[in-house]
Amino acid sequence: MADFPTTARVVIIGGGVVGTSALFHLARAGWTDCVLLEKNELTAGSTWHAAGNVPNFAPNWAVMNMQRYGAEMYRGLAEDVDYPMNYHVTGAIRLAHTKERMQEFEKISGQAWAQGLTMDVCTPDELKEHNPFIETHDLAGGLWDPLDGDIDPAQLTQALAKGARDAGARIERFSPVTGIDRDGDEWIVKTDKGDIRCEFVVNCAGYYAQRVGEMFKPFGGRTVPMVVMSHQYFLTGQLPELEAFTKERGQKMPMIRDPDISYYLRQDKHGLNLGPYERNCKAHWVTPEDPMPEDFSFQLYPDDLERLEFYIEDAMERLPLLGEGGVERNINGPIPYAPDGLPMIGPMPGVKNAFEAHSFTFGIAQGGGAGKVLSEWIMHGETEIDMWSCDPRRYTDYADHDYCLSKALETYGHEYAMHFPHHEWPAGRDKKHSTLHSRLQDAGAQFGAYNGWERANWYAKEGEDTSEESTQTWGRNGRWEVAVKREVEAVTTGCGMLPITGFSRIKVEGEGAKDFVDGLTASRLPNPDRVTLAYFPDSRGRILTETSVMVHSDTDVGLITAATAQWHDFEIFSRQAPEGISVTDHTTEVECLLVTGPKARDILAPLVEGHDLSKPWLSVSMDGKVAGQDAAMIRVSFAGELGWEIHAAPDAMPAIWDALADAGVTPFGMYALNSMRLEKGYRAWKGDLSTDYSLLEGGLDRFIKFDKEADFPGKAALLAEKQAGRKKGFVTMVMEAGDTDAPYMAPVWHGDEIVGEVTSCGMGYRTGKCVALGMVRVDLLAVGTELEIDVFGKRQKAVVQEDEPMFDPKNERIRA
Ligand SMILES: NCCCC(=O)O
Repeated sequence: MADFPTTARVVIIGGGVVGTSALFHLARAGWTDCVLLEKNELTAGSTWHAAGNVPNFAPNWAVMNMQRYGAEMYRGLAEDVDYPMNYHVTGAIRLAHTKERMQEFEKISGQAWAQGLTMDVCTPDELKEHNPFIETHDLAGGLWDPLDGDIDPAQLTQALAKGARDAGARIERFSPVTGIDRDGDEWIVKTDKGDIRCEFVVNCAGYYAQRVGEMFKPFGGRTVPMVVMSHQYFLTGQLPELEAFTKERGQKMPMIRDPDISYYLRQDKHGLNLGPYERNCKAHWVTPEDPMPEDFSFQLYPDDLERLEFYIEDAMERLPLLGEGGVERNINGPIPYAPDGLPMIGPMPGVKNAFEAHSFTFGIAQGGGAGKVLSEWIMHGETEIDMWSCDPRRYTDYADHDYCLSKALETYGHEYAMHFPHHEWPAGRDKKHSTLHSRLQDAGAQFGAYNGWERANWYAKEGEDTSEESTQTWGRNGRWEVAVKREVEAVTTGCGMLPITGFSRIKVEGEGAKDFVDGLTASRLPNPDRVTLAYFPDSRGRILTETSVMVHSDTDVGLITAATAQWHDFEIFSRQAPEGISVTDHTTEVECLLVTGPKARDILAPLVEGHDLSKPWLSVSMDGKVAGQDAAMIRVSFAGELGWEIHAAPDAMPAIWDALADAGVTPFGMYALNSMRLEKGYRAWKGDLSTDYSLLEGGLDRFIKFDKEADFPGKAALLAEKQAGRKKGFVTMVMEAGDTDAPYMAPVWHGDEIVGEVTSCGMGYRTGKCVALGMVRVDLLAVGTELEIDVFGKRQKAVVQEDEPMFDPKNERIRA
C-alpha cells in the first residue's frame, strides 16, 4: 500500500472511543507520530451500540476522577475540535430503597464534593421535583447529579478522531492486525497492508482484547482476564409527554437509575431508553461450541427480552410513562468485562513497551479519562492520579477462565451493588490455598481473597453468625467485631498467630544486585542479618511501593511485599534490571506465619533451634529450625507487639502451626491485624501509600536518605519539595467512634473547607479509639487540631494526634 505508514512511535490497536481518545491525548501532547489501526470502521465494536450515558458517579475514587475529567472534556470538545455533537447534560437521579443505599449516596456525594463536583442527597419530594414523571412513595430518597447526561458515542469518537488527525496523528481504518513481532527494541505490528515498526504498542481492542492479547504471549504476555457479556437496552416509541416536558424545561428529562432494582432509564429523543443489568445475565463466546467470530463489526446478538421482564415491569411502575411507549427497538450487544467490572488501563503485564486499555463496561463515560491516563502511562511511565484500581497487573495468575467467567457473571448481575467493607463476594473463590487452609477452616476461619490466596479475616466461634447477609452493612457492629476484639485481646495479652499467605517474594541476584536495588529506593538498605522497610519513589518522588528488604550479600537481595503487589512490584525491578542481574519471583516457595504477642518469646523458645530470640527488633535469622522444621525468623510484627515472622517451606508449616497451637497460641485474622496496625500508624499499600502522595507528604521522612551515595528516582523532586515545603501531610486522627468507620477518601473538613481525606480508618481495640489515618493540609498538622470527617454524610469530630504511634509510642513492646 503506497501510503500505509511503515513506522510510528506508538501504534494503537482498536478504533473505539478508548483507542481514539488515547490517540487524541497523545497527539495533543505533541506525540503526533502515532497510528491507530482499526479492523473495520471506527466504533465498530462496542462503541457504536453503547447507550452513551455520561455519569460522574462511581464508587471508585480513581474511576470517578476519570469520569469527571471525561465529562468536563466532552462539554467543550465540540467547540475545541469543531465537530458538532449531540451531548445532553440532563442531570440524573439515583433512587434509594434502603437506608444502606442512602448511606452509599452520602459516601459518594462526599467523594464527589472532594473532587469539586456537586452531588446532593435528596428526599423523595426533591426527586420528584427533578423528575415529575416518577413514583416516589416507596423510596427512602436519592441522589442528584446535575452534570450527568448522554452523548452520541459515534459522534464523540469521530470528534476525538478529528482532533487527533488535526494534530497530526493517523488513523488507518479497515486495517486488521494480523500479528505482532519484535526486532530488538522495536515492535513490528503486522497488517495485510504492511508492517509498522514502532516503539510502543497498545491493545485497545475492546471485546477482542483477549484475542489481540494472545499475540503478545511469545513476548511474555498472559491471557487477558476478561469475558464478553451481553448487555441489552431497548428504545420506546416517541412520547408526547416527553416532547412537551422538553419544550417546557428546555432540556430532556433527567436520567433515572434505580440501583436497588438494577437499571438505568433515560430519555432518548422523545422516547425512553431502558437498560437493565439483570441477575440472570449471559456471557458469550466462552465455550468451544460458541467461538468468537472472526469479525462481529456492527453486529448484535438476537433479542432476549424475556431476561428483562422483571426489570421492565418494575420500571413501568416507577415511571408509568414507560408503558405507553412500547418496545420499538432492542439493542443486545457485546460488552467486555474484567472480573471486577473496572477497566484495564496501564502497562501490559510481562511485556515491555506494551500497554492496554480495554474491558470498559462504561466505555463512553470513561473513554475521555482513559485516553488521558493511557497517554500518561505511555509518555511518562506514570499517571497523574493513582490508577491502581484499573491497573491490569491487579490480576495475576489466578485469574483463569473459570475465575473470569464466574466473576463477570457476578459483577454484571450486581453492576450497581453496594460494596460493603466487610463483605466478601462469593464468586471466584478458593483459587489458592496455603498448606494450613484446612487447619484454619477447623479453627473457624472466615476467609477473604488476597491476590487469589485465601486468608483468614476472622475466626467465628460455635454459633456465631457467619452468613453473607450479615456482612452487607456499612456499619462496624457486625458479628465480626466481637471476634476482632477477642482476637486483639488474645494477641495483646498472650500470643497469636496469623499466616500471611501469599506475601510476594522477589529475589534480585547477580553482580551488583545490591547497588541496583539501592539505586531504586530512597531508603538505606540494611546490613546482612537485618531487615528494613524500603520506599521506592517514582520520578516525581511519589510512593510507588514499600517492601521489606534483606541484603543477604552484595549479589543477593530478598524483597517481601504485599500479596496484591506481586506483578506490580516484580516489574519495578525486572523492567529496569541491567544485563547480569536476575529478578525472580519466589512467592509460592515460602509461607509466612506471624507469631506475635507479649508471650511470643516464651512460647517460641522451646520450639526453636539455632535462632537467638534475644536478637533485637528487625533482626533476621536465616538458618535454624522451628518445631523441627527448617525455618527463617524475622523479628517484626505488623501488629506492633513482640513478634516474629516465621518463613518456611509450605510443607513445613503444618508442623509449625500444630506445635504453636499445642502451645496455646490463638489464631487471629486480618481484621484484627488491621485494627492493630492502625494504632501503630503503619501504612497499607494502595490505601495510605500510593502515587497520590509524595514520600514527604506520606510522612516517610525518616526513610528518605538524601545523603546516601546512590542516586534514586524522584530525589530531585523530593529535594525541591523539601525546599518549597510540602502541601499536605500524613496524620493520625482520633475520630468520634460512631457506628461506622470513615470510608476510603472520606473528606476531612476544617470549617467549611475540605482540607484532606481519610486513607484508612477503623477501631483500635487496644486504645479503645477510632483511628483515622489520612492526608491533611500542611497548616493543620499540629497536634490537637480539631477537624471533622464526613462519615456517610455525618460530620464527626477528629483530632490530630502526636506524630508517633498511638499505641506503645516508644515501641517498648516490640523491642521487649
Ligand atoms: N452503558 C453503561 C451505562 C450505565 C449507566 O449509565 O449507569
